[in-house]
Amino acid sequence: MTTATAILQMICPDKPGLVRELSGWVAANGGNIVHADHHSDQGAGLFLSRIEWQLEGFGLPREAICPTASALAERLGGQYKVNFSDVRPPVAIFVSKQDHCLLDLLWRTRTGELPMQVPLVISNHPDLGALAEEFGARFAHVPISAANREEAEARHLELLAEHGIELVILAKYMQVLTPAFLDSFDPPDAFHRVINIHHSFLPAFQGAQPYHRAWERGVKLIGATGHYVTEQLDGGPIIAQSTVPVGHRDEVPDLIRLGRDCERLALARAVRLHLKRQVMVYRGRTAVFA
Ligand SMILES: Nc1nc2c(c(=O)[nH]1)N[C@@H](CN(C=O)c1ccc(C(=O)N[C@@H](CCC(=O)O)C(=O)O)cc1)CN2
Repeated sequence: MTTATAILQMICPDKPGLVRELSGWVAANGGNIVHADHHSDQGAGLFLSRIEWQLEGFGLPREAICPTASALAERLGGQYKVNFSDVRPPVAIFVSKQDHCLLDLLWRTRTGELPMQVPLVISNHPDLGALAEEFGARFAHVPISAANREEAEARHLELLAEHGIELVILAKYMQVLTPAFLDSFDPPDAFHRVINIHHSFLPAFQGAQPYHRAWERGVKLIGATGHYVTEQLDGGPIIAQSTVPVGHRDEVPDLIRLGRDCERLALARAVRLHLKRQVMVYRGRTAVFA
């Protein structure tokens, strides 16, 4: 039976002795480190660190860990996040009409494979309400168009605040989130809070109808990309990708069918890596400490 752990993610200017400094901070408080991953980006002069230690026997109570880590981050001039392995954060799933990613995420949550809770599903169509409620989630139908985008996103933010949502997953949500929404829910820093599944092996086939264009191009591999969401459409830091071979006998419907499998896998993998605190963003890209 694994015991609960704490996870410290730190990103700061690189300098000698940071590994000793960070692991020393855990050891000084009696912590038994179970995982330690680091990466130095020479070009950016940045140091990224993920340290995980057992809470059992640790000298600081949970509520003291964040303030103490904050002081350490300040001293290093860095950004940090502290999370606990036994906490399942509340997550909202946004969806339009396609159900394959929503159903997959709700099922993986029910089986415990994804350590999260899904109290809220938001959609710009009513179609998937019954499915969401079957899994115990509140379903909010918020129609959206160019005419009411600001009002609709204000309603989104109200619902997210009401449920204390810590992560938004766009599981085939076919509306572009505005900079205002992202600035409000996911202000730009090293720790992102919105994940999207894109229906192609980025950077190939950005935009609409990727499978038709892939068929026309005659590609031999198609795929899907789980990425953090930024203002730049399809341009956010990539977390996970999945591909599948295709052949000349595969028509567009076959590519769409095979693509759905890739979308489910890439999104579930991206969400799991995020929830395990194994992803850090720097320079528009990710370090994945899997
Ligand atoms: N700020 C961002 N918002 C969203 C992103 C993103 O990368 N940044 N990804 C999309 C998902 N997506 C591709 O993966 C995507 C969805 C929708 C569109 C689009 O052009 N939508 C049209 C409306 C289409 C419709 O009504 O069916 C639009 O918004 O005007 C492009 C890409 C999710 N949001």
